[in-house]
Amino acid sequence: MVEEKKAASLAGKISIRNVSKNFMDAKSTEVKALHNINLEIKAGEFITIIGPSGCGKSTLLRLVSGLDNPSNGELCIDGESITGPHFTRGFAFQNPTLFPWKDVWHNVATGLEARGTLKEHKADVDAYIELVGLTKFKNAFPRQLSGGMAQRVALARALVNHPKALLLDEPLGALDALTRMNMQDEILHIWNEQKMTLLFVTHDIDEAIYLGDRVVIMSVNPGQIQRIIEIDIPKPRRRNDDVFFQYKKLMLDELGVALD
Ligand SMILES: Nc1ncnc2c1ncn2[C@@H]1O[C@H](COP(=O)(O)OP(=O)(O)OP(=O)(O)O)[C@@H](O)[C@H]1O
Repeated sequence: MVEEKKAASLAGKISIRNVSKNFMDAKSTEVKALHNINLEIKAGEFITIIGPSGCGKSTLLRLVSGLDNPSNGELCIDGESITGPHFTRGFAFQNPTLFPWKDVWHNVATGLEARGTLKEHKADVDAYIELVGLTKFKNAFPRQLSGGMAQRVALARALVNHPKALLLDEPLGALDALTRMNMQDEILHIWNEQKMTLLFVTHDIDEAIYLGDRVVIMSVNPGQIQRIIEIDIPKPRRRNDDVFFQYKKLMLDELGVALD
């Protein structure tokens, strides 16, 4: 278990205003990956994002991370415009880019090393590697890891910096069901302890309801926000509560999935 920390990071308030993002596809046709997105995220809020493939979920996270810029509109954290990546916005994306020449331990330690604070945080590196279940692999290189393991390295690498905002793009997608549920609880635990703002993309309706204070449902062509549902169930939640099922039905309706 990761050593308990008293709100090492102050959560960030994120503002997404009139944001659009266009891409050119292979035939030079414009793709409206995101169209006029407006979202105010409170400091310390846990937002889950769900929607069909191609509705712009990853694009939205990349814009918040600062790895990419919007075509229109503005993204801010605590009132400051997001113009590039910063370690206070940690992310773990679907296809994590790990340094191939570094082992797991040194990949996780990258941010601390870059800021010259590794010496006093070595134990944190070990703790987060343990948290994501990779202690036995801490000396392994990225080429020796499965996709799911690489995702977990990326998660540990983001967490070790105690970010103000944590951006997770289907971080648990490659895990088996039991490990996934345990990791959901660990993520809730970390969120509770560190009080960061969390944006979490998932394809799993149960996961979206179990974790999110609000669930943002997106639609495709163009990618936009279809509906935002506040999940009014105190945490920790029970996956088999009636009220949980009611939210699930609401979301299935919204996503156009018929129940028999
Ligand atoms: N770098 C890029 N160049 C061109 N098109 C892109 C680029 N990145 C994303 N797109 C397009 O933008 C749209 C949104 O993509 P994005 O990956 O954000 O969707 P998503 O909701 O995360 O999908 P998935 O659930 O399948 O991961 C898609 O049509 C995609 O093809």
